[in-house]
Amino acid sequence: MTDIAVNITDVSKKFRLYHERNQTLKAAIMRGRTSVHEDFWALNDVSFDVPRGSTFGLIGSNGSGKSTLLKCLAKIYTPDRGSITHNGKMAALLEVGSGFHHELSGRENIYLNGSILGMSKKEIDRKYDEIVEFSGVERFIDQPVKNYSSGMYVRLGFSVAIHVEPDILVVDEVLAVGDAEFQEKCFKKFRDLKTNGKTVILVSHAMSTVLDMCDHAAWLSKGELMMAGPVKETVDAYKSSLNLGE
Ligand SMILES: Nc1ncnc2c1ncn2[C@@H]1O[C@H](COP(=O)(O)OP(=O)(O)OP(=O)(O)O)[C@@H](O)[C@H]1O
Repeated sequence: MTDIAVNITDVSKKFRLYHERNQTLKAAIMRGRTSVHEDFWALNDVSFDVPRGSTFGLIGSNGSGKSTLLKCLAKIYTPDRGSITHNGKMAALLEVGSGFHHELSGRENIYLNGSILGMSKKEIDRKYDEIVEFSGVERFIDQPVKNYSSGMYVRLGFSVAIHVEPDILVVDEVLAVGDAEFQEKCFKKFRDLKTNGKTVILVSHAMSTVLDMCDHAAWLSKGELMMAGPVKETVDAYKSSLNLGE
C-alpha cells in the first residue's frame, strides 16, 4: 500500500470569463452566436502529494484556487490538464447544502446524500440514528431542509460525510458556519480519523485552526502552488507574504 493518499500532478483548470461589449438586445442579435470571452486559469500546473494519514490544510488568499482544487479532487470539475489520483474511498463536503434537495426533509436527504456518497440503503438504515445524533438536528429531521439554517445544513452534511467512513475526507471552509460546539466536535472527529490512519484535507482561512489541526499544508496563490510541506513552515511563509503584501 502506498504512503500517498492523493497525488496531484500538473493540474490546471481554466474558466471562461465572458465580456459583454454591448448589452442591448439588438447588439446581441446582430452578434449572433459568437460571444466574447477570455480564458482564465484558476489553477496552473499545480503538483503535490497528500501523505496518507495526514491532516492537510489548503491555504491561500480569496480566489487563489483552493475550492477549485477541492472540486477537481471530488470530480465535480475535470482538470483541463494534469491528473489527480487517490487511494481509498473519498467523501467531500464542499458547499453549504450541496448534495441536498431543498424540498425534501432532513431524513430524506440523509438517504439521498448518503447514496450519492456511495452508501447502500441498508448501510444508511443501520447508521441513521448515529447520523442524526451526531448532527444534533433531531427535532427538525422531518422538516424540509429549505427551512434549515446554514449551520444546520452543515451539521447534517458533515454527519453524513463522516458516516461514509471515508479513507480521505475533503472539507471546504463550510465548517466555519457551524457554532463553536459543533466545530469542536468536528475537530475531535478529525483527530479520531487521524488516529485511525485516515486522511483529512481541509480549507481554512483561520491559520490558528490550520496550525492546530494540520501536520501538512499547501499554499496556493493566484492558481499557483507556492509551497507544500510541513504545516508550520508553509503557514509562516504564507503569513510573511501577507506582510509583504503578496
Ligand atoms: N465557475 C466559475 N467560473 C468562472 N470563474 C470561476 C468559477 N469558479 C471559480 N472561478 C474563479 O476561479 C478563481 C479561484 O476561485 P476559488 O473559488 O477556487 O478560490 P478560493 O481560493 O477557494 O477562494 P476563497 O478563499 O475566496 O473561497 C477565482 O478568481 C474565481 O472567480
